[in-house]
Amino acid sequence: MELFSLQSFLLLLLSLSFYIYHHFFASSKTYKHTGFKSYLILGTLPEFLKNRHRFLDWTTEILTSCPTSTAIFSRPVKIRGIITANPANVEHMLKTNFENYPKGERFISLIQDFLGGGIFNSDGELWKVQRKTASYAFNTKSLRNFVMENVRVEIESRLIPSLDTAAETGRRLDLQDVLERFAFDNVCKLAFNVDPNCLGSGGGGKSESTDFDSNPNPDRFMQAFEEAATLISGRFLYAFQFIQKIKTFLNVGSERRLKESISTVHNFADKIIKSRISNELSEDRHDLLSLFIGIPENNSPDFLRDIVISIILAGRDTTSSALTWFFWLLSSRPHVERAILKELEMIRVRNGKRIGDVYDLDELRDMHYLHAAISEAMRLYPPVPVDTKACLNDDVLPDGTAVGKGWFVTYHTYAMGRMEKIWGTTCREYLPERWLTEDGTCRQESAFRYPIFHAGPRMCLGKDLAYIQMKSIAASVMERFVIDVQDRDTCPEHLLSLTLRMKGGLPVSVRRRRADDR
Ligand code: HEM
Repeated sequence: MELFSLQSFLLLLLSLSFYIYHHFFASSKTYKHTGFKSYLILGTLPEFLKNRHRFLDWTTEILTSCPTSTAIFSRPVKIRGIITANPANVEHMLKTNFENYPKGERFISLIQDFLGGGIFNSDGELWKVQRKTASYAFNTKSLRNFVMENVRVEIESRLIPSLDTAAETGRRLDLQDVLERFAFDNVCKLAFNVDPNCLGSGGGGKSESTDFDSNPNPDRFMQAFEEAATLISGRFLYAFQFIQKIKTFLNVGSERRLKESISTVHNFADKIIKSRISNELSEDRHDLLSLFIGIPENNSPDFLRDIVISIILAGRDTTSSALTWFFWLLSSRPHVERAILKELEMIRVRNGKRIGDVYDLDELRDMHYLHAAISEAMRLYPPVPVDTKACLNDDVLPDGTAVGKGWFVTYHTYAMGRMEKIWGTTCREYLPERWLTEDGTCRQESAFRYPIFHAGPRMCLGKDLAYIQMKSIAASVMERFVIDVQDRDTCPEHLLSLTLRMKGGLPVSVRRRRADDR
């Protein structure tokens, strides 16, 4: 409580000094440099405080008005950086001069207590060794088949039955929550072959071999994970980092809750890892933990825990975020919905399938329009809307912007999706057709113009698996159900955690699709 008062007091003091300075000394000295309004001493802080609740749209407006789509951002006490939506700069930082733009100490230290040195939160050798093993694992056919099978089981045994029940009872659903539960179950299976059954009815999920029964509430792990991810991302929005440090030191407020949720997550993961290390040898497994345990230099329990948690974080809210925005966009665009249904029908007729039969990998690959519709949804609502690196040594970006040693450099995927320079005058419209070539196949876009999955050596490892999951879910849901979004014409508010979520979820009602709906 006292800390909140301290923070409020400091903010008040700051606002007051800002007001006095601005009113009496600075009105003629307030200057605009490459986008953000900046003030002597306070830098961009006053503007940041005024706009941080609409951070993405505010920064998009600024970047749109900058000649090279790059802006300088400064806050007091040494924080200074660049935000860019310029593809040439993105290529430079993610590929050409990759070594100069690591995650950096500030980023790593802020989330270290949750992720340790896992792949998502490491640089240099520590990252390389994990990347090498994980790249190999993500590219094996057995992992792909394992994911296909898990997705099929989860769709048939949980997703469809829960939508069926909602259709029958007329109960409203939060579609975002349903999709998040699906993704969480799925990524836990992939990461360590544990099934938390967050989507299943009545709870009580069981894994085939781990001691999950000792956890009395199957939702607890997911809730703790959720809370840890949200609170830890809040650390990036402190106006003054020392306030967070004091709260951590005193173990109060959000920092106390964070510590508790991290401890729940870690205990859970540790238990599984320990039991797996002792039982592993005799079993034929395809999950990522098994692959890592098999490599002698990688198998200390803490190291394994960090990897598993990083992968759960990376794969957890990303596909659900993409699909939630996709279903919202579709709700007011019946022509796109019809085009997807037509494509599914063509595939079924060609392959002698019926509605409800599972689509295999080749059939998923043939869904070009659906692929385009999902990619287009992520262009406007990227699951990871901004991504930040640190600059190791002074540098000059391709657009001529000078970057200093120690500055942060953020590429702004959300703004890039709204740039006329990249996508033309229709940049703000939802048009899956922009992805299609003349023969109807979905084209690839340069990862530097469309860095949804990152680019260069650190590119997302789960991209193919993500499309398998998203297309399987979209196809099976759409051909069986009509999703009625409660408020389809109002753009939902963003909730910015590590991923782009909808504030308050996506309330929908569901009904079974009839022949005349197709
Ligand atoms: C629509 C879905 C997804 C999107 C948009 C996405 C996006 C991204 C982005 C932007 C990064 C770079 C983050 C950074 O380093 O700052 C990343 C990294 C990563 N992603 Fe994904 N991701 C998705 C799904 C998945 C899935 C399902 C998995 C697997 C479980 C996964 C695994 C990873 C891993 C392991 C990394 C770390 C790569 C590295 O640092 O070398 N992702 N992803």
